[in-house]
Amino acid sequence: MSRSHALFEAAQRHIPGGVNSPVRAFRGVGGDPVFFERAEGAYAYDADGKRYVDYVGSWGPMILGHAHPAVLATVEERMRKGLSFGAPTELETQMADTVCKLVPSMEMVRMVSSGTEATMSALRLARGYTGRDKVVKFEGCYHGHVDSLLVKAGSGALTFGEPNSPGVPAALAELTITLPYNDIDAVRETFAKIGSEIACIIVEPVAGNMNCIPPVPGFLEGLREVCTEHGAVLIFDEVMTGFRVSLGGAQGHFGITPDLTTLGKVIGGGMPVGAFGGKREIMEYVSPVGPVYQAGTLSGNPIAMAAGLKTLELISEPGFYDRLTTAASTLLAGLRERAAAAGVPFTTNQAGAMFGLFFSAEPVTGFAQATACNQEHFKAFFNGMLERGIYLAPSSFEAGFISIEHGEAEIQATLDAAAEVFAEIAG
Ligand SMILES: Cc1ncc(COP(=O)(O)O)c(C=O)c1O
Ligand SMILES: N[C@H](C=O)CCC(=O)O
Repeated sequence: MSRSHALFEAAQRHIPGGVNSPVRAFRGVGGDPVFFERAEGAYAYDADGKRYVDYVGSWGPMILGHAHPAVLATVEERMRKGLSFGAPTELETQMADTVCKLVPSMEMVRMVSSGTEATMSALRLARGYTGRDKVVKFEGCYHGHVDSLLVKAGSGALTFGEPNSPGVPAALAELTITLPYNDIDAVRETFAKIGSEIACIIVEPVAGNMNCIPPVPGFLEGLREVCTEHGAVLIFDEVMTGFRVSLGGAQGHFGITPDLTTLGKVIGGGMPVGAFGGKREIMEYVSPVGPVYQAGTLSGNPIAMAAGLKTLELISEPGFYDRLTTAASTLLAGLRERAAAAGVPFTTNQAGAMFGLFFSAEPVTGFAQATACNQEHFKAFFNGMLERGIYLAPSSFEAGFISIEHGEAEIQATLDAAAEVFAEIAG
């Protein structure tokens, strides 16, 4: 019996499903989850000592690769000064200034401890600011496990066939209007009917929780126009895309200015961090300046701020995103070539340093196409790659992530493994 297997057996005694977040379970691909022991650079090492090229990167944060020496040194130095004060620190101001500089639509920002907290707070703020209750989201988008947003949700909710979670009061779910991603006509029709009741649109500007689906031209622009026209707040949930699609996030890449933005993952450099921010006029509704209550014992935690600030400093170096994006393009081109050589219908999507792998002959631009992909092929691919030391997200409804440490050797190893696995799939 492997040590990972034994650890999983033990974990299931007192942890539901043996995991602290459902996506970590391998229910979408079969088998036991791999238990990790340590990680460094592009590699993660399991409890049995096996090495994997890691394309999950803690679901996005590890853009510098694992255990970056400069980030670790900063954390070590900072933690000697105390772990948490529950009082302001200079680091929080440095973080706020840095975020507002890198993401200019954010004139003010409040730090929280997770992406879920960020979207939950942004939603409350949008409702408080507009005095309206209804919210628009898109099918297959995931914004954390916020009650109002666990409606037709992506990520684990989609993987496990539970996109509408029990426990969310019907009265709340009824206030959430879910529309098809990349369908601006559906948005315009809805606003034409009930625009004056809608507080906000929340959107993943590149969807990353039904696999990776970039916006079609005109979609984000249309959302901006509709919100402006109807006095609704446009929220870009950039928890995943922030500092990943580009240094300025998806909004910088596509040149669209939302009213509010939520951040997480990369901004914490691997520590539990989230943030929400945006227009000063809206952010001044947040307590203690305004009436919308929002708080957190560990918000702006000094260790997390130090890790995040060092990460933001390092990713701001010239050429960082060119290198990262080129590595992702090389990987995807190589995978498409090898799938074609084996005769396996396969396509990819890319947005900066996030990507999607689809067992489909057609391009994937929406939820319907993403869910129509060949699931059996995905499972076989995932397990074949895992066996060969390549760790992909254990679900066909999650994006993949590359780090600056994924160099030629790691990409070549991935392509060599993929050639073998595509050949096996082709039979
Ligand atoms: C787009 C998006 N929003 C929000 C969240 C929630 O973040 P967290 O898991 O840190 O609560 C996630 C990831 O889980 C996400 O991908
Ligand atoms: N898809 C999720 C976030 O992006 C995966 C992270 C999690 O829920 O554990």
